[in-house]
Amino acid sequence: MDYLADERKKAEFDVDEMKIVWAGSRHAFEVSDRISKLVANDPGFRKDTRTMLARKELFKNTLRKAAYAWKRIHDLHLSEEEASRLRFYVDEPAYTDLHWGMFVPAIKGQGTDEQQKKWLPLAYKMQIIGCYAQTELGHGSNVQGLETTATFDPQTDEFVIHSPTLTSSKWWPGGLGKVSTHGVVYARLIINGEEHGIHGFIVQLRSLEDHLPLPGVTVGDIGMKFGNGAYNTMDNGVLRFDHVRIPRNQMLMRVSQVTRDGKYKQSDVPRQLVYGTMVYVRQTIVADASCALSRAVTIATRYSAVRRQFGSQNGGPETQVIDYKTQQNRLFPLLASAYAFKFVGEWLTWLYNDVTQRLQASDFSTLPEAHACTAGLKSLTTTATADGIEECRKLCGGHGYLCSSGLPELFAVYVPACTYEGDNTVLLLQVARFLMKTVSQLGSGKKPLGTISYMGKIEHLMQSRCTVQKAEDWLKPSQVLEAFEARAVKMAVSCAKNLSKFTNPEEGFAELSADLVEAAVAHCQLIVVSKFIDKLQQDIPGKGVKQQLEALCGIYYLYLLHKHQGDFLATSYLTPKQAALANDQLRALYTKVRPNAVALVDSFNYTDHFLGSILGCYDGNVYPKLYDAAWKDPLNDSVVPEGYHEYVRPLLKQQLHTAKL
Ligand SMILES: CCCCCCCCCCCCCCCCCCCCCCCCC/C=C/C(=O)SCCNC(=O)CCNC(=O)[C@H](O)C(C)(C)COP(=O)(O)OP(=O)(O)OC[C@H]1O[C@@H](n2cnc3c(N)ncnc32)[C@H](O)[C@@H]1OP(=O)(O)O
Ligand SMILES: Cc1cc2nc3c(=O)[nH]c(=O)nc-3n(C[C@H](O)[C@H](O)[C@H](O)COP(=O)(O)OP(=O)(O)OC[C@H]3O[C@@H](n4cnc5c(N)ncnc54)[C@H](O)[C@@H]3O)c2cc1C
Repeated sequence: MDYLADERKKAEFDVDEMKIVWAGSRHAFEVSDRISKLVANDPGFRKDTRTMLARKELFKNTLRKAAYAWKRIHDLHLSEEEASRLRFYVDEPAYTDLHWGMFVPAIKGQGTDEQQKKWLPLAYKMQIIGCYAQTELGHGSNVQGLETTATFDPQTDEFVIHSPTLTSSKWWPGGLGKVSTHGVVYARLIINGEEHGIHGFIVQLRSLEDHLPLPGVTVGDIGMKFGNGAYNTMDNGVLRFDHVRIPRNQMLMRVSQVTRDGKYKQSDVPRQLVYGTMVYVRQTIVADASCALSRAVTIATRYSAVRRQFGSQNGGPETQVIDYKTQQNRLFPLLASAYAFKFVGEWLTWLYNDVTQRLQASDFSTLPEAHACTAGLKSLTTTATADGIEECRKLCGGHGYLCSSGLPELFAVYVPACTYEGDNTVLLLQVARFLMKTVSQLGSGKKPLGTISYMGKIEHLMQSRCTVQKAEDWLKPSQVLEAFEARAVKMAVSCAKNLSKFTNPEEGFAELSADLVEAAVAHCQLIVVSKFIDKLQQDIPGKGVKQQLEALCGIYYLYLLHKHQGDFLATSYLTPKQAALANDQLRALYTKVRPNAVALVDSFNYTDHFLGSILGCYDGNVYPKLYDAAWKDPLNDSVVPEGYHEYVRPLLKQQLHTAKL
């Protein structure tokens, strides 16, 4: 029985067409749909007991699943696209993520043609397994502060990789702890006593015969992490080198080279390309944020339609909690954000591919913008997604706290995204630097392009005032864009003015960093809003689909406007009356979206297996499932728990004795 059938009947749009918009294309939808069912129907990919397993058992199970996944990929002759969807629906972090997601891209991006020819075929067949070993115990954010050394020995034509201090121990790399045979290791290059900065080196860590660490290598897992199951399926590792020797040709030499006679040569490509793998992964993290958020929102929306509290009239049913305006005000902006992040993710993938093609043609002009966009959007989307998952847990009341809701594990597995691939605050400070540089160059005649082109309208934006007179005026895209542009430009200019009061710019930057982070957030929010609006300019087929997306877009920007009212009012672009009208329009859009809410989350097309949540199950039959699941908990295997006779019974006896006294 479908307990959400009435909700589904209320939908005012074509759900099948929305599924295609969400997937990106009809082809992408068909692949995703087929692979998600393949995974859901395969007992080899079960995950329902994951949060109850002890670490060793959990980890071994992940090794089994990864090997099984690899076998299925081969047996079924899956394409790269299909394999990547399979990884997504298997839904378990594993060493393979770092192998495919960072080790291979690092060699592709930073290796010479010759190096790629040697290493990539081995990596593609998984005859070697790699990790990305950059972060150390003492330094993560400050990459230039890494301490591991790679000293060139001209006698033997080798590099000597060494960990000179405890804090230089590599710490965190995923896959390193127990599985990787190789790593791209980042170290300070030293030639003839002279330092040449951080470079990547391919280093073999374990024997390909018996998996033992090679001489001079000390390696292990760093221990349990936050949450049950969650990221504990990953072997994040610690690694030390004691004068480990590797041939000279294992330094990744696309960006710079060391010759046989020990000369250091820089190519004409910018040195920042050494950071290229991080830019690539930040872009994939943005594309993934909408998936994690949409998953949590699916659970909270379906459950909010099932759950009833208060409001019964004449013995009739109580009110569905989704009908409370407070619930809508917490839930619908998250639903809208999931769609917003999907579209900005698609755009960022386009930007990344564009910059990659330009780099191949030696055009480095868009690299700073690509860095700022990937860094800023990674920060914005992961912060909002992690906060959003936790909000969805609260939206589900007490039941959201049960592991069987799927939300605790989803949160635990997602939240490190705010830290890895660059701490979110550190990344926003990179965006702020880019903004300050842009503002300082405005007078030079250099035209700002791409996502900062709005800075070219600075004179107009500094003086313009909002023209909204009635709530519906807030539905005009041009009006909204101008509001977000004016806010972003004014916040950036205000920071720049304050910075100019400092004689030492670095001191000023440090002192004003909290304001700079806010200006960076305003800029990134403008990007997300503008990409959502751009998406709506496209031809979007399907009955009512575009109208729903327009409503969600409105909710996204009006919610931001309401939440950051202070910014908009402080920059005098808006009057308090206009801000209040924005809020009226926001409430009207909630009413519009309400009958479509369940269908809008159905459009994500998630299987019950993938959701892993009783509260979010498709048929909404929540209570019997929760009740049955409780009895399956190992604690209920026996009526009297283990430990009762040892620890509880004596207490009870003691109480009897005390009572007698
Ligand atoms: C069980 C199931 C298994 C299923 C199995 C299936 C198997 C088969 C599947 C087959 C195929 C499937 C494919 C699947 C793929 C999976 C995908 C998974 C994705 C990956 C998962 C992600 C997991 C994440 C793990 C985490 C990894 C990490 O965290 S790695 C470490 C990251 N570290 C950081 O991010 C550090 C942050 N710090 C920095 O980036 C920098 O130090 C800094 C930017 C903060 C400062 O740098 P620096 O001091 O050097 O710079 P300055 O501030 O001085 O700036 C100098 C100038 O350089 C500019 N700049 C800085 N950075 C960059 C840059 N990156 N690019 C360009 N420019 C840059 C800066 O702006 C300055 O410019 P100006 O001089 O001002 O102009
Ligand atoms: C689950 C997980 C997986 C990971 N996988 C890998 C991996 O595969 N390979 C790898 O190499 N690394 C990996 N990492 C490491 C990760 O990249 C780093 O933890 C991350 O870059 C943050 O660096 P940090 O730990 O040094 O934080 P820190 O920089 O020490 O941050 C601590 C605090 O200081 C603040 N801070 C730091 N610098 C500044 C500044 N300049 N201005 C203002 N505030 C500042 C931060 O905002 C933060 O609040 C992983 C980490 C995690 C959690």
